[in-house]
Amino acid sequence: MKIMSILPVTVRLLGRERTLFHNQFNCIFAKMSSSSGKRLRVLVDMDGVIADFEGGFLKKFRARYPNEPYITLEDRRGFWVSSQYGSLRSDLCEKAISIWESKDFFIELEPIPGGVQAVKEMAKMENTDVFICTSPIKHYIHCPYEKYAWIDKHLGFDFLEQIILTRDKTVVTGDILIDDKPELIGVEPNPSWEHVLFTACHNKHIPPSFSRRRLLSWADDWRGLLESKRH
Ligand SMILES: Cc1cn([C@H]2C[C@H](OP(=O)(O)O)[C@@H](CO)O2)c(=O)[nH]c1=O
Ligand SMILES: [Mg+2]
Repeated sequence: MKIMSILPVTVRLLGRERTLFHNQFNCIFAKMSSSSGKRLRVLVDMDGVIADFEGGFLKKFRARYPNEPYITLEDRRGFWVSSQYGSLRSDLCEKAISIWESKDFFIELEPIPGGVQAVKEMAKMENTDVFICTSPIKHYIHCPYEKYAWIDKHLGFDFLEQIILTRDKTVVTGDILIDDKPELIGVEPNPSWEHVLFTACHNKHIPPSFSRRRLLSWADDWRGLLESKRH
């Protein structure tokens, strides 16, 4: 229910009659419905979930350093690309970093199959709020701008309202966070969301765990996952 009228509304709140203008009413109503668990808040990570960071990295690394060794996506292990390249040969760590610090790296990432469609669909579901919750790299000259530009390009201008840029996802509240990073740590020891691990080349070897669910891809049952959080 949303009140669009500019007329004030009289409601009984905490035993007292109050006159509220429509924006105050809508604000209180939104809070009531979220605390009663009616609306589902879904946080969707960007790189590795809807934007193909790993594929984009490998393509550009091979193009810029054609004579250097590289790690196939099949052989990727561990979240940080630069760590695995650094263990291959120490100078490759910096060369790897030079790729995602370059202009156009983030905007040119290909969408992960099914991701954009799934996000658009879940955003249209009743009682569902979807946010893109993504961490920018600290080399900030291109990345934050390009993340916004990517969302505009693939999800549309209105979706810019739904972006949460943060280096610490534990302080963001939500019911579910779909993210490819195995360890999400920050200042909040008990985040409100359930972390559902999105399968990526770097985490596919992590053994299954009873305490953490996975989404294998966007062809997996993400609708069922959302439904399971509504009860
Ligand atoms: C350095 C690095 C960054 N990233 C992504 C994760 C973050 O985006 P996201 O939160 O959208 O997944 C962003 C900054 O670290 O870049 C990787 O996925 N692998 C890496 O090795
Ligand atoms: Mg990610």
